[in-house]
Amino acid sequence: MPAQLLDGVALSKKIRTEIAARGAIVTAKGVRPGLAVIVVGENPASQVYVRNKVKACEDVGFHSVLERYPLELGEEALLARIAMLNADPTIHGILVQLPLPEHIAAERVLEAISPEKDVDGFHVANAGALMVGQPEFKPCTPYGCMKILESIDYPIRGARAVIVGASNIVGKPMAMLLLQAGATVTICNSKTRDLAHHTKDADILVVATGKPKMISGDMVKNGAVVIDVGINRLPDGKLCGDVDFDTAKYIAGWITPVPGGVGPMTITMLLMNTLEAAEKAAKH
Ligand SMILES: Nc1nc(=O)c2c([nH]1)NC[C@@H]1CN(c3ccc(C(=O)N[C@@H](CCC(=O)O)C(=O)O)cc3)C=[N+]21
Repeated sequence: MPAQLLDGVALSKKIRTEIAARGAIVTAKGVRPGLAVIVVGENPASQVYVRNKVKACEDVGFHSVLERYPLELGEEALLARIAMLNADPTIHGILVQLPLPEHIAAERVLEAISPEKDVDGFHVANAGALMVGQPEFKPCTPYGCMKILESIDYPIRGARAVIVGASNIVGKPMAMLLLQAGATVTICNSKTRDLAHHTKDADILVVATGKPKMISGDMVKNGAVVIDVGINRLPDGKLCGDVDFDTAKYIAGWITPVPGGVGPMTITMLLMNTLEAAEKAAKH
């Protein structure tokens, strides 16, 4: 029997309805949630994603500003712009789209965002807070993956979770969230020996490597939850994940599709973090 599909679009729709309702309440108190999205350069994928983020804001009634800068923008100019947004009371969340051009030090930029407005959860202060179990903002993609697990009431406590990919923005925070939920967590990376040995042991398998279809069905445990964070564009223009969906779907118990799985949930949790930033601002 093929796996049950974990529909990120349907789940997003449900959560975004709640976000819109809470957004209306805080707006009525005089604080309309506001997100600023900055993108530097012309990376076509980035342009699509940032437009999706702005559109998502409009759909839930949030204020948003999209700032597009040429590739040549200097680091100092970007830092100055962030300082302005940090001080802007109409903006509760600031997102600087990654990757940034090579002449800009991404770490410096991420650390310049006020941690209270760091709705990506990428600031070291937020990464550290997550590690000690007091997250201000959970990074949107891992947060969305946790919501997916919650949606099927999956018993995370005691489960074996394996994450393939150890990035600061997905793999590592995902490990922290699963660990806090009581899973036994293994993080694999590009040097891991006998990767399949690990992945086949996983009740929960999260894949975030950026390598198209690298996890095939024979690397998946029977009945596992497979969460595919990858979004790769193939030469024919189609999108695919880091999991080979067509073979994994016959082995997994649940699986996220690409597109329509984790991607929409990432944007939904960005809206959630922006909402919560505004709710906190309204209390001050
Ligand atoms: N500071 C920062 N924060 C990010 O959150 C961030 C970033 N930089 N840089 C790039 C990645 C990528 N990312 C995606 C979010 C949603 C979809 C998404 O909604 N994807 C749709 C398909 C979209 C399409 O058709 O291309 C889906 O999976 O169904 C994709 C990619 C956020 N990122």
